Amino acid sequence: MGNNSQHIRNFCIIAHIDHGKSTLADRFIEKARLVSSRGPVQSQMLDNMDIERERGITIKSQAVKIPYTAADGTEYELNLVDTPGHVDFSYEVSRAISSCEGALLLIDASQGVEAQTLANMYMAIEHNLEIIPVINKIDLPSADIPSCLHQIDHDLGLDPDMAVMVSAKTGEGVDTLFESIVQFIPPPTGNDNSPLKALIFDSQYDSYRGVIIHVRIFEGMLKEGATAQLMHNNAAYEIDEAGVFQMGLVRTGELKAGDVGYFLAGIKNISDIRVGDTVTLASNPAKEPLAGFKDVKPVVFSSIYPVDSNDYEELQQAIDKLKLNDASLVYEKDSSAALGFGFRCGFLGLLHLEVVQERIEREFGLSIVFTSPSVKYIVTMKNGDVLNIDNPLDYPDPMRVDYVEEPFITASIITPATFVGAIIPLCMEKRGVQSGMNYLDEKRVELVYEMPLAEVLFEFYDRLKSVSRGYASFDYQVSGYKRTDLVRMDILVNGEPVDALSQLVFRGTAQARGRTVCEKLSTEIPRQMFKIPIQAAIGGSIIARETINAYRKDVTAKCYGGDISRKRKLLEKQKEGKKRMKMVGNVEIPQQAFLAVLKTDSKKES
Ligand SMILES: Nc1nc2c(ncn2[C@@H]2O[C@H](COP(=O)(O)OP(=O)(O)OP(=O)(O)O)[C@@H](O)[C@H]2O)c(=O)[nH]1
Repeated sequence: MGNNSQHIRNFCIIAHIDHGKSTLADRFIEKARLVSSRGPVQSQMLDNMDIERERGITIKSQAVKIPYTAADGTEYELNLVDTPGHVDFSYEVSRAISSCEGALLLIDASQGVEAQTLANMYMAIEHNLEIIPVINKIDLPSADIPSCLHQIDHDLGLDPDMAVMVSAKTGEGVDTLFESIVQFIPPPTGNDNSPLKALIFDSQYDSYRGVIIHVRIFEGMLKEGATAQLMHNNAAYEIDEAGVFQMGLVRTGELKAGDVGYFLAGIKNISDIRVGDTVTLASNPAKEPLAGFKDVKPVVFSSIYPVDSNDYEELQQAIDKLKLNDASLVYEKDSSAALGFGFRCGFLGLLHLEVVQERIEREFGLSIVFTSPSVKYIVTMKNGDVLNIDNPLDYPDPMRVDYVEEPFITASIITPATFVGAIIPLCMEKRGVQSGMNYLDEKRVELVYEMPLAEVLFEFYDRLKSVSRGYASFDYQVSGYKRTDLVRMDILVNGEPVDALSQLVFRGTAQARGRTVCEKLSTEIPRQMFKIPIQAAIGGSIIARETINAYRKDVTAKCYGGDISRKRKLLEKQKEGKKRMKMVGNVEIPQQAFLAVLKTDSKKES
């Protein structure tokens, strides 16, 4: 195989979430006749994981090669790298972008430019990509093309004459888009005869084949039989197989400069591979590696415990397996008096946490409990020691703490001007300080805020969406650390502290938070034979309290004399419920209660 690199185009689609990337990718693949459009086409073929499909979001980047014959008869090879749209996964976007020469910047014709449209465009510009603006969903009655063209010119500073109008749904305009791709996106440069420089932009674990390494070849050639060398640690591996992505892996034996493809080298452990590393050949190594990626750092931490402590081993295996395909998931062993042994995990954001939770429950069938998510605080002690604390259980005695710093973000919110009046108080409540307000046009405003990351973890997205009737969009970047007044809030059930429910909170909001948690718990913990006080405390002082009254009647009493099978059913149901209970002191706390507490502060982001 092997094409002249003049006829290769490596590109990605970038967009705000839900603007139609996956749908457009489907049309591309169909148009290229790789898949017959009459066949049973599984929609959104690039989204592999079930959860992605169910939630309609793209998480892991995927690549695919599309053969295309241009209007003038020239044969091209288009490599499309799919990218996720959600802020949690913006590091995946940057991986995809660094393996391309061009990007299609997709804009929903009924929504216009949104926060992640801008953020993604800046990332593409940083990597010197050629950007083609694409207005999607032109079939919608609410499509407003003139306004999108104005935004492309005015907000994005791109040439509106270059914009291509498409409907990813009906396929309209997609032919024109193909032509624009081959016309405007430059072919890759690079010399097959130079020493190999291949950028690892992704890796995937397959239980039969080992680690599948996704590469973009910048210089030189990668061939089966040669010895690959990883430039970060000089580890050497013989290349067993090399090929391209074409609705699966298609072996080609070699990859040339400009190609996007994969190779296998009998690597069993994904942690041997570092995304962003450069692969070269041992026989003729490159002198310098390619500019790599920033290390992605987790920003949200939470502990996972099995509901049944006998499932600990299984949980460990499940997390190990997830980690194989998700290098951004970090974890270590953890233990709690209330919940036993578990794992402290670091995530890229709340959505990432939820995806991991769903995968553990769905793919491994395990019942688990997550503790309240936390950010990482920097605690400076009076004796000069500096601690990184993300787990409330590790928080030191406040008497010994000099000061604490918490992570801040620069948040950009794009909204129709009519909602500004509702959004500003929300941001202020979340301790945000406005640092900018830009009118993008007469109707739309970009608000820029400095805000504590911890506040965004708790119900911010939902509230933002609700006060703006779904119109405001949001993007953020972690900007640094600032001093804060932090306290550890403990939750006591029947006088016993439940360590898994402890949280690190800003002193000013502790009481409100404490009250919410107590209220929630009091509705989730079933009545028992005795009265149960539920309290929130900072140090020795109680800041909130609720009481669960004792139950008086036997729950089955009302079934007496009547339907025996109904009674049995009720008991069965209780037994089932028991399995999902955690004993804390002499109180049974259902798994649901832990989750409910989590949900009161951190509703779903999407
Ligand atoms: N009417 C209409 N709907 C479209 C079009 N393109 C996409 N959609 C719909 O818009 C929604 C979002 O499309 P996706 O392709 O999942 O969006 P995405 O950008 O890939 O979303 P993420 O993967 O979550 O970032 C889906 O319900 C699509 O059916 C279009 O051209 N016209």
